[in-house]
Amino acid sequence: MRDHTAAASGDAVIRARGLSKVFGRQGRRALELRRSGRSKAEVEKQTGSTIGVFEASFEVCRGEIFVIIGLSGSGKSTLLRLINRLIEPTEGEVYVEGEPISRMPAGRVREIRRKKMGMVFQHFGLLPNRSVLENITFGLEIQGVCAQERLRRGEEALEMVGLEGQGAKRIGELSGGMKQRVGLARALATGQEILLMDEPFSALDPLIRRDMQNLFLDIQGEIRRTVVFVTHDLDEALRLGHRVAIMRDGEIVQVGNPEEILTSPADEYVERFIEDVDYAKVRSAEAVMVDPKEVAYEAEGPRVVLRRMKRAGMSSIFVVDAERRPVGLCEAEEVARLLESGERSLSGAIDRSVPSVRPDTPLREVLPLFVERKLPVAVVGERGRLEGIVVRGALIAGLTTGAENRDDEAEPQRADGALRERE
Ligand SMILES: Nc1ncnc2c1ncn2[C@@H]1O[C@H](COP(=O)(O)OP(=O)(O)OP(=O)(O)O)[C@@H](O)[C@H]1O
Repeated sequence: MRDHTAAASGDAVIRARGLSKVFGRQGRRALELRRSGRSKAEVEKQTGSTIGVFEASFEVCRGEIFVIIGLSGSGKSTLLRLINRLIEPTEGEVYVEGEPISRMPAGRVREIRRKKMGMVFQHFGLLPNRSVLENITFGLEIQGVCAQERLRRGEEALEMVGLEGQGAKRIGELSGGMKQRVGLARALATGQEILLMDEPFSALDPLIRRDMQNLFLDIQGEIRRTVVFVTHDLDEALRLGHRVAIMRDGEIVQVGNPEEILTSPADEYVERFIEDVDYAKVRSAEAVMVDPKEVAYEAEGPRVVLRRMKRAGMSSIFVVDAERRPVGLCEAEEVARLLESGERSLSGAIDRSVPSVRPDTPLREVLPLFVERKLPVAVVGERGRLEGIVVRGALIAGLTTGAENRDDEAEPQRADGALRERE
């Protein structure tokens, strides 16, 4: 059995162990045959039963966006529905915050769905005759939250999705993109810790879809829900996912963060899957690099550097020499430690192993530099001077839909100013 729990770190909110689902009468036999090496298609032929999910083991950590991706019929939706037991497993367990949901009485499962685990579908299931606000607070009504509190939380959620003041509108008056915002607001207002999202943005046209992804990342950056997100779109998976699980014929074949999947695909299937990531769209480091907000000079002392970092809200800073050639990187914590110990020089806090690339270095070669470390990479130009930095979020965006991304930046109104990339 493949176990994909090893890569997860932190507090596991959802834990799946050996989770299988067979549709049809011969569940156990189908699983036995599959275990003995028959393919999903062979098992189906022999038993008339379909393996939806086969022996999935994984963990989802608190605050993580865990994306499930795979071709049509690979088992994504089934896996998602096994998590909140909309589908009963044939075998295996799902634990939600340590509780085995697969063994709970139905009443407790319903309570968990209401209070802890929301689900967001492609068609958000809005009620057309109710107002925007009524739709948003519908979940709270079911939870038995009082009217005043519903209003407060509803207004708060409206503001989060950029629809403040529009609560009284009817759903029928809204455009497709706005409806999706309302759907998102509803999921947020209920305050459930876990969100299960099944292709929520798939029906949107590409530009609105991108806006929604940005908005979602922005909101998630603030509220840090635990999200399991199903998509069949690789760009979306790489952009949104802290980790991505790739499914084939009901099995999870790889779980990893986007750079791991792009640089070390587990097998030929994953390799084929990621072939479409268009490395040619944005070719080089130059295209995705940004100006470092601030730099520190090697000769400066910890006090001055720390103050600068705090002012700019930076957790690490590039250190350069008098000619502006990169020397390394300092973490705020390290600088603070030096300051406390009375050190006058920054030297002891500088990590000198930070890689640098040229502006024309292909992104394909920049990507592996992020696999071991998540720190930004220096881009050096003429005479070795620091010209810019590449941060991980911009790199992934550049690899996927980079060209489009840059257009967006030229027209911020189209993205509603919600263009921050996840780092
Ligand atoms: N209710 C059902 N009865 C019988 N077979 C089913 C049922 N639901 C799903 N399956 C089968 O289980 C497998 C996994 O289906 P699932 O819908 O989970 O895949 P998916 O990856 O979500 O596909 P899509 O992207 O098309 O939604 C498929 O072979 C599908 O035909």
